[in-house]
Amino acid sequence: MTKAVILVLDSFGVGCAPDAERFGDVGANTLASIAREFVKVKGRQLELPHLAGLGLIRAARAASDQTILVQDAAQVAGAYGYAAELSSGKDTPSGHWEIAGVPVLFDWGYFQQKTDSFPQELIAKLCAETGVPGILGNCHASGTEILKQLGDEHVRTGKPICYTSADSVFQVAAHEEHFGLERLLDFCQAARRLLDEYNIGRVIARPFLGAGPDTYARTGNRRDYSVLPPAPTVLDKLTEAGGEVISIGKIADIYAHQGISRGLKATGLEALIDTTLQQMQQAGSNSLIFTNLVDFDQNYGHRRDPIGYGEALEYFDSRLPEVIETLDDDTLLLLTADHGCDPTWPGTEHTREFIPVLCYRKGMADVDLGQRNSFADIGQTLTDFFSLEAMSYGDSFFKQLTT
Ligand SMILES: O=P(O)(O)O[C@H]1O[C@H](CO)[C@@H](O)[C@H]1O
Ligand SMILES: [Mn+2]
Ligand SMILES: [Mn+2]
Repeated sequence: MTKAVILVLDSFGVGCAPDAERFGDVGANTLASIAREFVKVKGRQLELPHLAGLGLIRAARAASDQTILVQDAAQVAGAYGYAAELSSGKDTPSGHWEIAGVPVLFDWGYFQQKTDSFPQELIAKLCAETGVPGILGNCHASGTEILKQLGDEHVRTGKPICYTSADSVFQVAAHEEHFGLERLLDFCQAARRLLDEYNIGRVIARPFLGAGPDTYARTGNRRDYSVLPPAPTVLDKLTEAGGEVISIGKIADIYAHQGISRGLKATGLEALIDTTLQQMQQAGSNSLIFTNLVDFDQNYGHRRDPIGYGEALEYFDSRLPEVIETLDDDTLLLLTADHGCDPTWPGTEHTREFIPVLCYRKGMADVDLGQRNSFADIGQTLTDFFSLEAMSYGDSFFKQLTT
């Protein structure tokens, strides 16, 4: 049974990358910062015994000089390392595509102005095409804060809330009942078509519910409209070779549904892990189960909530034995991330960091994979694992898993 499972802990960085200066992120370290805040606020250390057992703490200590206040495991079983990013941006699609062997070496378009962020011409075309009476926002914003500021006006006027960030994104928040979910998705698809010429990576629909600023909350009906990856990814290669790629969470959206055989949605860490376990039991040979755990990033990293992030990590760690027990003898488990999002860093953006690369197969001894120069090493390793044609980027560490 040749099966692989990838769990992307969205935004779980382990120390600033060699090129962090370019992003103003020197000193960022998602894991170390969470662990430090945990001791400060809760008076005890962050406990991640099962992740440590796969080599997380060893990888993180090698990736950064910062102290990581988490107990290491006495013994490690698995291959562990950390990887730098080749892609020009620190966004989610770049990170995911690079994991799948396709780094983004060109520059995305960005809306750099903090206010009046979108060109008038674009707004005019979007309003004309969709029939909305105008837009609100038109600025850089945190997606939860802007609901408090503009949610009421949106409900009153029917104007969608459009905002962006340091990422190549155009985000649209609208009330599921007052504006309508389908209408929001149609609006985002119109925006997607118009934004291709601006080279914007993603349009994100951010539906919300609630009766006022204190109760407005985003729902699980988020949708991401991504451009196509710039080249075929390892997902395309696997499906073309007759294999199956099962997406759980936002993976399918991130790859613009390219190379995906089946897509399953679930909301929240618990449901995403439950769905992953079910699929691990059902999937046949030559399949890849690929899950994105978005809560780390969306609910804690961007919200600058280190305690919430740490508690979510502890919850994930407590479910890890189930994941390991569900592995067949030949199944390869990979745990990694797509960028950092240090919840103690100024602002609300991602941080340019090394990602952890943890790889486990039943019966494995400990293997130090060291520093990897690209996330694409994961994709290249998968081409070896599934006997596919090699990708153009990445050094496979497959041999180190089998010795
Ligand atoms: O503040 P929210 O809406 O969560 O937005 C965040 O989510 C986007 C996608 O990761 C990022 O570009 C960042 O702006
Ligand atoms: Mn991400
Ligand atoms: Mn994010």
